[in-house]
Amino acid sequence: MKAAIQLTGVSKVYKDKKAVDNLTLSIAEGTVVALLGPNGAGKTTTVSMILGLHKPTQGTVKLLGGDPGDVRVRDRIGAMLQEVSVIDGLKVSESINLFRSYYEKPLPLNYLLKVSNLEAEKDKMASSLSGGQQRRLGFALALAGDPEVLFLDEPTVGMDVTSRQLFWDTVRAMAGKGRTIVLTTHYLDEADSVADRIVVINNGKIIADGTPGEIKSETTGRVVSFVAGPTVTSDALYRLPGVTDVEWSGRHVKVFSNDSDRLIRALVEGKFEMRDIEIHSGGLEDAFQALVQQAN
Ligand SMILES: Nc1ncnc2c1ncn2[C@@H]1O[C@H](COP(=O)(O)OP(=O)(O)OP(=O)(O)O)[C@@H](O)[C@H]1O
Repeated sequence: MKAAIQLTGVSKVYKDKKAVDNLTLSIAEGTVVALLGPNGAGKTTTVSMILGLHKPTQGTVKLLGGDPGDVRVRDRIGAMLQEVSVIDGLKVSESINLFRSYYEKPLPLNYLLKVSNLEAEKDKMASSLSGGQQRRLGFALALAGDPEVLFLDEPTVGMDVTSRQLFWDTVRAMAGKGRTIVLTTHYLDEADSVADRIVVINNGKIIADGTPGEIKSETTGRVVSFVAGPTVTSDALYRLPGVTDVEWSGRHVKVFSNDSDRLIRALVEGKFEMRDIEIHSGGLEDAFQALVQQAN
């Protein structure tokens, strides 16, 4: 399959901080890829370099076979970035029409208003929209040119439930038309339900890459949680087999381990005071935690 995006040995250094570290990544046309990673992992920097907004310190980036800065390439992409800058003095529909005018074959205004759930706001000044509404406007603007490749950086932050559902339905419809979609998100359940492929980034490097199913199965059964009695301490838990992390919420504790079978035996044999024991079988959230813990 043809690559819509190809990064080869890409690094980005800001002063003394290596935000992206020798990243090689190929994204096939027509796939929906979610970039996941903790704050500061390098997701936004990676997306900025693919879009040609930042130059890599090292390595090469190809977007639709060309240079991301090339106008002919830019005409075929759409991006919804974290900060949506609305144009002062324009109404919502005027803003969308302005963007539509940049492209040869724009999507219809009514369709863009509908999928961004902005029909009722179309005559309002763009600058008067709420934060969530401005993000939806950003989505409409990103879609205006009916892009072949769509970038969505933390797209649903601040969106209400209805807008969020409509948003993902539209993204799925775009994917159904064979468009390539790259998104970053902190909502792992969203990545799980919409992405064909998940790439986990930590400290500027890829630490996992696969389908949501593969990512989850790699780490299945890694979290044992229970309500701990007063004698249970983090130190004691960390001494148990394969434990990589211990997270407390009141007396409820989540123990991350890469060998949950031995962990459970050790908890029982060690007579740890526990009740409401649960073994989580590989939710993406837990898989993600375990992966990041292992990598650090
Ligand atoms: N313009 C900049 N100047 C200096 N350092 C920067 C700059 N932009 C990003 N960084 C640093 O590079 C690292 C990666 O940042 P980046 O924004 O790419 O992470 P992220 O994965 O998108 O994080 P988040 O989930 O918080 O959005 C961070 O340590 C950040 O502080």
